[in-house]
This record gives sequence, structure tokens and C-alpha cells, in this order.
Amino acid sequence: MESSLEFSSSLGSVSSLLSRCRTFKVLVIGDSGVGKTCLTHRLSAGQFPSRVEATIGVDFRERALDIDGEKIKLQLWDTAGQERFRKSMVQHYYRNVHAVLFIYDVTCPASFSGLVSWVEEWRQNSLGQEIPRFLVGNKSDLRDPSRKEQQVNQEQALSFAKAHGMTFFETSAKNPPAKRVNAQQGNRGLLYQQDKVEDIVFAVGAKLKRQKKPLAANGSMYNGSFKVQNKKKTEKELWTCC
Ligand SMILES: Nc1nc2c(ncn2[C@@H]2O[C@H](COP(=O)(O)OP(=O)(O)OP(=O)(O)O)[C@@H](O)[C@H]2O)c(=O)[nH]1
Repeated sequence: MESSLEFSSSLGSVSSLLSRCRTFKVLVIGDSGVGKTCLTHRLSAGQFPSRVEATIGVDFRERALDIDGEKIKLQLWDTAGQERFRKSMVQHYYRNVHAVLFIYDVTCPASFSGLVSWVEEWRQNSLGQEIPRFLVGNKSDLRDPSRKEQQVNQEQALSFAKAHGMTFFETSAKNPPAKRVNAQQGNRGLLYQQDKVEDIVFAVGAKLKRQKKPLAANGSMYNGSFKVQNKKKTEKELWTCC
């Protein structure tokens, strides 16, 4: 018969197993200045940072979620948009990634045109893996109906998202709408949408939750920097405590 000590320690391991959750690596990419750092702050901590600097290499932020009773964790990789700060890192970014957020600035059409090269980079580095992809137009708080020509048309963004198998959102890291907004834009009466940041977080979480097995991860987080491991981790090691 088990001693009470053994019994309580096996109960302890059962409860620690139950409190473990899957961690998913979510890559955030897009041109410099589109708001990746601000958006990842908003997605993880619900705040807009008071001061930001260009990202060098990568920064990490985390967001724990409860999706239909399962705890999962999104590990957001806020990557550098500037080529000189990212070129030696690209392979690490894509290693064992579970989802990608492609970000552009709705007030900067060049950042939307630039998506073509971000998609190409993802294609070249994803080794043919079909992972969930999301397109997010940021800075919707700066939309100005009188300057339509200088802004990214939402219909165009939606069709880009469709063509590349992405789920589309538009929001603002600075001033996100409290609820999803469908509004008229311009005199053609076009509908445009603005999304809650939480809707993006839960859409990503829900898609990833359906993925039964997290992919093997070789990168581990250590206080905002990461260490690349040579050895493949076993699946068991990927379960971390939320
Ligand atoms: N109005 C407005 N400004 C924003 C928003 N998001 C970011 N910004 C501003 O855009 C600028 C660039 O933001 P970052 O988050 O540093 O951009 P990034 O894409 O991370 O840039 P890199 O690190 O160079 O790749 C900053 O001045 C932010 O304050 C937004 O939703 N609305």
C-alpha cells in the first residue's frame, strides 16, 4: 500500500501535469515602424508602451490564455523590421514557428506593398509547413476618410489575406476599439472593420489550440534573449507551466 507521502507526491505530480500548458511560438513580422513592438505589448499586456525603440534582433512577450478550458501560452516573437538588425537572425525566427502575424501600417501603403517580400521570406524559411497566418493592419486610429489615397484600402487587404490563406484583422495598438466596429468609409459606402485586440489574441489561440501537437521547439527563452539549442527537445519538454 502507498504511504501517505507517496500518495500526496503522486497527487502533486498529477496536479502539476494538469496545470501545464502548451506554449506556441508566434512570429510577428513586417516593415520597420508598422508597430510590431507596440502591438505585441498590447496583445500581451493590454498596454501601449510609453516609449519604443527600433527592435534589434528579437524581443519576447508572452500571453497566457484559457481557450475552452485549456490553458495555452502564446510566445510572441517581436522581430526587427530593419534588415541590418535581423539579417543574422532570420533562420532562428522561423525555427519551429507555430503561427505568423504579418503586420502593416494602414496609413503607409509602402508597408502593405512590402508584405510581398515578407510572405516570400516566410515561404523560403517555413519548409513547406502549413501554419496559421494572420494579416493585421495596424494604426487604424490614424485612418482619415479625407486622405483615402494615402491609406491602405481594406478591400485590397482582405483580398490579399484571402489569396495567401490568412485571417484578416485591422486594429490599433494605440487606441483599439472596445468592440468590433463595422463602419462606412467614403461616399461609395464601403464597409470597413476595426477589430478588438482581444479578438486577434483569441483567434490566434483558438487556431493553435486545434493543433494537437506543438511542433518540436529548439529555441528557449531566457530573460528577453534566447539560446539556440543544438539538440532536439522531446515533446514532453515542450510542456511548460502557465
Ligand atoms: N497612432 C499610432 N501609432 C502607433 C501605433 N502602433 C505603433 N505606433 C507608433 O509607431 C512607431 C513605431 O512603432 P514600433 O512598435 O516601434 O514599430 P516596429 O514595427 O516594432 O518597428 P521596428 O522595431 O523598427 O521593426 C512608434 O512611434 C509608435 O508609437 C498605433 O496603433 N497607432
